[in-house]
Parts: sequence; structure tokens; C-alpha cells
Amino acid sequence: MTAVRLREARIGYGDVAVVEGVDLTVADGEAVAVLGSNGSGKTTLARGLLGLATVLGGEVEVLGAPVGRLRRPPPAQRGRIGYVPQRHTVSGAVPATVREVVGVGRLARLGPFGRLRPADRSAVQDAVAAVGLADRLGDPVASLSGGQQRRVLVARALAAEPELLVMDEPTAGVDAASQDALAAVLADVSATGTTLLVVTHETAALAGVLTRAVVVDHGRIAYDGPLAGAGSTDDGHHHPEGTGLPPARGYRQDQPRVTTDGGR
Ligand SMILES: Nc1ncnc2c1ncn2[C@@H]1O[C@H](COP(=O)(O)OP(=O)(O)OP(=O)(O)O)[C@@H](O)[C@H]1O
Repeated sequence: MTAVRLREARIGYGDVAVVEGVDLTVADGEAVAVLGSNGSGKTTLARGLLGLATVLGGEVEVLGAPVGRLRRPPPAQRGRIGYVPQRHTVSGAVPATVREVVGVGRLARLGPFGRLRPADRSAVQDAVAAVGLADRLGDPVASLSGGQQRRVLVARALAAEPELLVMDEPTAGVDAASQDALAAVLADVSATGTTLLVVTHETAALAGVLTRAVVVDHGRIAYDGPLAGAGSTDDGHHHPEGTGLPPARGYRQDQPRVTTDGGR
């Protein structure tokens, strides 16, 4: 099956298109990075797949079902799509523990009247452990740091064991060690056949997981191909063709050279 299929898609807010003329097909099991500068339309594209931005024209199909002007995915898709939104923390005045917030991700899979069974509870625990927060299960989410809350949102999406996982900057504000841990989790998730679509500015952390890149520029797709050719320079090690930079070497070129003139 095809996980995502866009044909001449126009997506925006109200009747203003932010993204247009987008053709994109993502096969089941692919792991795709969505790249581009601030304001280029990456988030709008991702939100369009979830029915959170308006499809103004063309075709948008997710997991075989068309996304229309409905504000929510149809019931058949509930729980099949995991989403980590761009906002950086878990908001809301209601005090909730890590277990409860992640449990909501699992409930989405069961539907509105489902109850968590033991298998669901262990899926919640596994998801929380996967993001390195096993020791915080019973803590109020509000007591966690911003980066930890970000990881709770990742766990919430993982708990649903979705077929398609859309993540909007999952590594933003997350420290290097946790980024590496997240990359390992996503590698596992990808290995089970889950399709990944990850909006990111930091391809370095996820370079081993994401293989294809789609670069959005002014609401249109400017590049679609191997991640290595997408012109990312933000990892400091990897300078693929098209960037005008030399290939990565085993040392940092911006470091001062050792001189023999007494340091002057
Ligand atoms: N809720 C909204 N209502 C109206 N216009 C919006 C809304 N959200 C975004 N836009 C418009 O869409 C443009 C693209 O925003 P979008 O969030 O898709 O970009 P992005 O590529 O994800 O940027 P960033 O890297 O900064 O997250 C924005 O410049 C803004 O004008």
C-alpha cells in the first residue's frame, strides 16, 4: 500500500494556500525527512496529512483514504497515524502524569470507548522506556523539563504503534544523548515496517534512520531524493554534493591550526 499520496496538492489555512503543486508519494515503510527553511511550509504539509490544515485542492490520500476538508481523520484511520506536533511541550492546565499522557496515545488506537488492557499498559510502559523516561512514569508531566516533555509526546505517538508516524521536529530542544536514543527507537520502529515522515532541521541525529529527503521551499517541493543529496550541512561532518563544501574529513576544519611561531 501507499502510505502517503499527494497529487497537485494545495494545503493551507482559510482559503490561503501555503503549500501548492505538491506531488509526493511515500511507500509503506519508507523513512522520509521533510526539510526546508523556516516558513517554507513543512509543518503545513505535515498537518495537511492529518486533516489539521485544509486541503484546498488536488488530492491528499493517507493510508489509502482521502483527506478532505474534515477536521479529523476518518475513524478508519484513528490510531493508525501517530503525530508528534511541533509545539515543544505538553500544554494544558489539567495535571496529568507521564503514564496518563502516553496512555492517551494508546486510547486513540482503541477508539473512543476502549479501555486499556494489560497489553496496552505494557505498550505504554515500553514507549515511555523507549524515550528514556521509565523512572518518571508516575510524575506529573508539568514537572518535567521542556526536552523531557517533548520526549513524552514522542512516547505518546509510539504507544499507538501507528502505521504512519508523522513527527514535527521531534529532536528540537532534546539533548544529544536523547537524540541518539530517539534515533535508535525510530530505527526499531522503522524496522517493524512503520512509515516515518519527520520534519526536521537536524538531519545528523536521524541520518541513520531517514533515507529519503523532501525539501520544501516556498510551499513547493524543491528536492526529492536520497537524504545524502539534500544539501544538509548542519551536522558538521557530512557535506554532500550540492553544498559547495568539501566532503567530511576526520578533523574539524574550523579549528585553528597548530603553528610553530609561538602562537602569534
Ligand atoms: N495556523 C496558521 N494560519 C495561517 N497561516 C499559517 C498558519 N500556520 C502557518 N501559516 C503560514 O504558513 C507559512 C508556513 O508555515 P509552516 O509552519 O508550514 O512552515 P515551516 O516550514 O514548518 O516553518 P518552521 O521551520 O519555522 O517550523 C507561515 O509563514 C505562515 O504564513
